[in-house]
Amino acid sequence: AAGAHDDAAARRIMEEFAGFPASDGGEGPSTAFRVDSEGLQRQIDELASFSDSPAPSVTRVLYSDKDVQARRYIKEIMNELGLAVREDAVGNIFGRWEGSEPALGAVGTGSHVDAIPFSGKYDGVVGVLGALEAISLLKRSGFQPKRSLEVIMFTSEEPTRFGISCLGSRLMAGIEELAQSLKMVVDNQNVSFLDAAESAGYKMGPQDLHSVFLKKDSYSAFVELHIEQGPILEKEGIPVGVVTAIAAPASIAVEFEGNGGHAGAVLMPARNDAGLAAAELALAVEKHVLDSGSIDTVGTVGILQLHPGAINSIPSKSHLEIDVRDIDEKRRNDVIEKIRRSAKDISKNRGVVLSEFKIINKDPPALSDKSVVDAMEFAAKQLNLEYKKMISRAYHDSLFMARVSPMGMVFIPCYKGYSHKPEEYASPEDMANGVKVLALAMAKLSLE
Ligand SMILES: NC(=O)N[C@@H](O)C(=O)O
Ligand SMILES: [Mn+2]
Ligand SMILES: [Mn+2]
Repeated sequence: AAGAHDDAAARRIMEEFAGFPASDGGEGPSTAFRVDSEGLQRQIDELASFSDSPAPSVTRVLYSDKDVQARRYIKEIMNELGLAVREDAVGNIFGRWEGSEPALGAVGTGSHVDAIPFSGKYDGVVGVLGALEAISLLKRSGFQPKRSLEVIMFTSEEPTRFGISCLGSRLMAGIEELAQSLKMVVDNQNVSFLDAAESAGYKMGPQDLHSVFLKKDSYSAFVELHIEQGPILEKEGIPVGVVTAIAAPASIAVEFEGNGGHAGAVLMPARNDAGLAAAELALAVEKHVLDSGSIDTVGTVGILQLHPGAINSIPSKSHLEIDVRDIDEKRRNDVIEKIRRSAKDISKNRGVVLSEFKIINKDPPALSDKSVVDAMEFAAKQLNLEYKKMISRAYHDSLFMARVSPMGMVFIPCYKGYSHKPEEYASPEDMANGVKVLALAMAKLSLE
């Protein structure tokens, strides 16, 4: 069976790392480096039960009751593992395994547990619960870290509630602009960020947002484990992805306004329909993305709302939110400018007002660091696991951790590449491989 010899290999590495034979309580040589897949799956299923939508879908929005329950659940596991647990002002949660040289930059890992509406139970969660299992695995195998190891549960990787993605990791990366905008931002129920945070137990004043900024060199390396969210690894039958770059995401909010009016009484020539303006722009997004000449450019209109939203009333206002990404930042920005021009042309041609064209975020791509890529490749080789170097088209908290630490990501296959939908799935075996690669890579980085 595949597992046996790679566990023995990993065991040898661990002994080398730990400098003494890994204790396994006498149950035979290889168990010391075996992932508790049943336990991990149980935790994933339990966490999925903290959801505002019915199983198998998961909905867990920032600072909701379900989010608070999930946070409590993660902290319990961190405490059970004997980690030193702390939270920052916005609720990024840290579980620390103190190394023999605590003053050195730590090796970080982690991901998120918030989930967009009607999504799956693996996105982000594998990178948090899998990371905790990796720590447990290292502890079970007798490893002693030199650099401390830290598991981070980032606040709000998903942009669902306040339209801001990677909110916690952006602040940790010291993005001043965000610290300012969070003082004003409200959700679609008009609840402010600070009030929402307080309702979840994170009472803070506007000045506290800066306390989330990481101190320089807090981390010597950051490695995030995540499902691929694409079909490549499964299709090619490769168990591990070594991420070399993360594509550059951008999001735009657009509003058109027209006169609206009665759907029956107002004749077509007399209309300036904000809904049709939105529809035309959505198609223009697709055209500009397709015209970029590269398969790497993607564009999505994931939110399109009409006001008043009545069948027999001409839309007087339309609101779109556009997600544009590419691994080539310039090419992405060119597409954004074309979309802006189309919005202006459409508003002129249709006699509607372009009341908003706001770039919410326009982030540069991130490159993985050689030291972290080397550690991931080392780990996969020790475990005799085939791996593929690849880019991430989804963004992750790693995109921002790359600004404050050498970064890398480990991908595992997921069913048909599904994600952001209930059919999202990763097998226990694939998760176990990911956990082992993460554990070995972190062990190696901790001793460097
Ligand atoms: N990983 C992931 O799903 N991140 C998302 O928020 C995204 O839209 O890429
Ligand atoms: Mn996601
Ligand atoms: Mn994710």
